[in-house]
Amino acid sequence: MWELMAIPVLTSAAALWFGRNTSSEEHRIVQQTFEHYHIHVKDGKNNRYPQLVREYKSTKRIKLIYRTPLALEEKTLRTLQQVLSVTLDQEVNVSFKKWLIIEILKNKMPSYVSYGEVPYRKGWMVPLGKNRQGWHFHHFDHTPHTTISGTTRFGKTVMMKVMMTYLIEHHPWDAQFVIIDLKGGLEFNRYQNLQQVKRIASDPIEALYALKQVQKNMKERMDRFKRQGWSNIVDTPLSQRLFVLIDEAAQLTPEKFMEKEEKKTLAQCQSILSEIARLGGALGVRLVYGTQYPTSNVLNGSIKQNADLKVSFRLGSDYASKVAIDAYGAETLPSDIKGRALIKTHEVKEVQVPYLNHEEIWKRIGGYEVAKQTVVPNETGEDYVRLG
Ligand SMILES: Nc1ncnc2c1ncn2[C@@H]1O[C@H](COP(=O)(O)OP(=O)(O)OP(=O)(O)O)[C@@H](O)[C@H]1O
Repeated sequence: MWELMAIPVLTSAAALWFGRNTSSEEHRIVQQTFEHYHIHVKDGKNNRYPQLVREYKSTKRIKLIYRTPLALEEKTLRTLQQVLSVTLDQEVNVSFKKWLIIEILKNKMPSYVSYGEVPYRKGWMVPLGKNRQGWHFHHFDHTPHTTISGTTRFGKTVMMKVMMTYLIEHHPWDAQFVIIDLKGGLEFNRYQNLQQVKRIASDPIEALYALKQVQKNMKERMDRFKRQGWSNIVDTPLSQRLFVLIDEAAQLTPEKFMEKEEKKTLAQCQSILSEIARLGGALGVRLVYGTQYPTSNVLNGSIKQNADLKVSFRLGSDYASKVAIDAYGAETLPSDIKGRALIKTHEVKEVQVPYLNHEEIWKRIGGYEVAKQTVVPNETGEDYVRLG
C-alpha cells in the first residue's frame, strides 16, 4: 500500500544491489519524487521505495526501469508523469507492466517556431503549433468552430493571422473571410484589400450588419441544401468556406451599464453568433472566436459547446483556464514565452504557435490585394458574398 512518509531514499543501496550505475541526474530526480510524493510500501518499520533495475540511455531518450513490490495505481502514475515532466522540462511517459517504466524523451519543447517551417497539409487545415512530438494541425472541415483565449499580448491575433495566411496561401479561390475586429479596426485594416476578405467590421453596429449578412447567406444556403437533399458541406461539390473571425469577442457582450440600444445591438450579435455556432458548421461557415476574457458571458454555452477545438494562451487563473478550455493549465504556461498555448480537443496538448510578422504576411499574400470599392451597408445585402 502506498502511503505518506518522508524518509530519504536509498539511492546507493539500490545501486549496490543491482550493480548498476544509478547516479544519473534523472534517476536522482525520480527518487526525490518518490520521496516527496511518498511512493513506497511499508515493510515493518521500513519504507520500500521502487528500486532501479536498469537504465538505458541514448541520444534521444532515457529509460529507467524500477522494481516495486506492489503495482502502482493509475492516479499515482499520472501524478508521477506530470511532476516529472514539469521538473525535468521534458516529455515523460510513465507506465506499469510488471515493472515501473519511466521514459524521458530528450526532444526539447521549442520556445519559438517560425511560420516558414510549417509543413504543407492538404485540405482545410491550419497549423496550431509544434511540440516535442512534431506539428499539430487543425482541420476546419472536421471541427468547424474554435475559440482562442488568452491574456493580452500572448499571441491570439498572431494565431488568427497565421490561420488566415495559411488558408489564403492554400485556398486562394475558396477561402472567404468576414473579420470582426473590435480592437478599433487597427489589427486587420489592410486586410480589407484582400480579395478573400468580404467584410471587416470594426464596431458593434458594423459587426451586427456583417453578422446579419452571414445569417442571410446561411438561410439561402440552408434552402439550397434542403432542395438538393444535402446535409453537410463536406459531402457536396461546394468548394468555398466562409471564416468568421472575431478579435475580442468580449466587446460583443452586453453589460449592465450600457444604454438600452447598445445592449440590444450586442444581444442581437450574440444571438446570430450562437446560430452560426449551431448551424453554420454543416453549411460551410467556420467561427474563430478570440477573447482576452474567457468568462461564461463571453464564451456562452452555444459557442463553447460547438467549438470542439479550444485554444488558450496564458491566462491569469485556473478558473479562467477551466472556462476557456474545460481544463486547468493555461494559468501555468510560461509567462516569458509568447505564442505558447494549450490546444484542447479530446485531450490537452501544449504547443508553440508559429510566428509570422507583418512583412512576411504581405510577402506571402499581398498578391491578392485588389482595389475594392467601399460598400455602403444596405438592407438587401446585395453587396454580400455568395458562397459556392
Ligand atoms: N507565436 C508567436 N511566437 C513568438 N512571438 C509571438 C507569437 N505570437 C505573438 N508573439 C509576440 O507577442 C506579441 C503580441 O501578440 P498578439 O498581438 O497576437 O497578442 P494578443 O494576444 O492578440 O494581444 P491583445 O489581446 O492585447 O490584442 C506580438 O507582437 C509578438 O511580438
